[in-house]
Amino acid sequence: MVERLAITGAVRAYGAEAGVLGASLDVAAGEVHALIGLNGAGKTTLMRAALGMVRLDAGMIRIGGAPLERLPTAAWARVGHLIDRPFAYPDIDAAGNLAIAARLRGIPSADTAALAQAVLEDWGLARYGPVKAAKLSKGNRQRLGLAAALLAGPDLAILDEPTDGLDPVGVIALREAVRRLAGAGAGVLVSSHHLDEVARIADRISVMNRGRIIGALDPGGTDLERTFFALVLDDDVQRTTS
Ligand SMILES: Nc1ncnc2c1ncn2[C@@H]1O[C@H](COP(=O)(O)OP(=O)(O)OP(=O)(O)O)[C@@H](O)[C@H]1O
Repeated sequence: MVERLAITGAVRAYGAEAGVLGASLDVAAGEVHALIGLNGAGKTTLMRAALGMVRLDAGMIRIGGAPLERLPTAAWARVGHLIDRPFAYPDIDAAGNLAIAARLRGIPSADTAALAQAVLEDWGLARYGPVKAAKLSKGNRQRLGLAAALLAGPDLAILDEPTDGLDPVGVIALREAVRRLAGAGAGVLVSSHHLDEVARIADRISVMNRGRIIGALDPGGTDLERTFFALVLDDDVQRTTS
């Protein structure tokens, strides 16, 4: 297995009950690993930690086999992410934002305009190329953020609730982009509240509850919702009685 991301014993506590309280997971090359959990379970915090956006109290994170704190700049350029809300420079148009993202990925400046145009078309944003990011609708801003995150085929993509705000066409575009990326050998860690969608795109599904990974769901399994709630309830009961 070629490892794209490994999180071991991660702790980032916000008080006794909140944050990440001891979580381990990995993402292999070519794999889509989904993280599901109730609001406040710790998914975003874990993803932020994996990207070095929050410092761990304990535990270890490796990207492409290298500890996060020693990851070379060139390796960071091969990591795409969308966390919380899509990042875009509000006063720069959609095409310009993608050109900047391409430069950050190390694409030569002579090639960025053509790449930005192609990516706009892939995401159904062609007519919004000259529109400032601040003027885009919520869903189109999400498309732009995803286009920037996945542009130029990163080795690892970390996507926090990527379907947020997307219409059904956008959801399909995302599904195809994620599967294409994994097919090309990337690892993808994705959080979601949509079990049906997760079952469509994920190779593995981990369930997070109250800061910990408490189990897994089989993406091909029946009645994922029932299994999910059973896992969460069982964990809640165990923690209350222990
Ligand atoms: N900077 C912070 N300071 C204090 N508490 C925080 C901070 N960041 C997160 N938390 C708390 O940690 C817990 C986990 O939050 P997190 O955003 O990781 O959950 P989540 O699983 O992504 O939730 P959601 O599905 O609602 O996005 C929550 O109780 C949240 O209030």
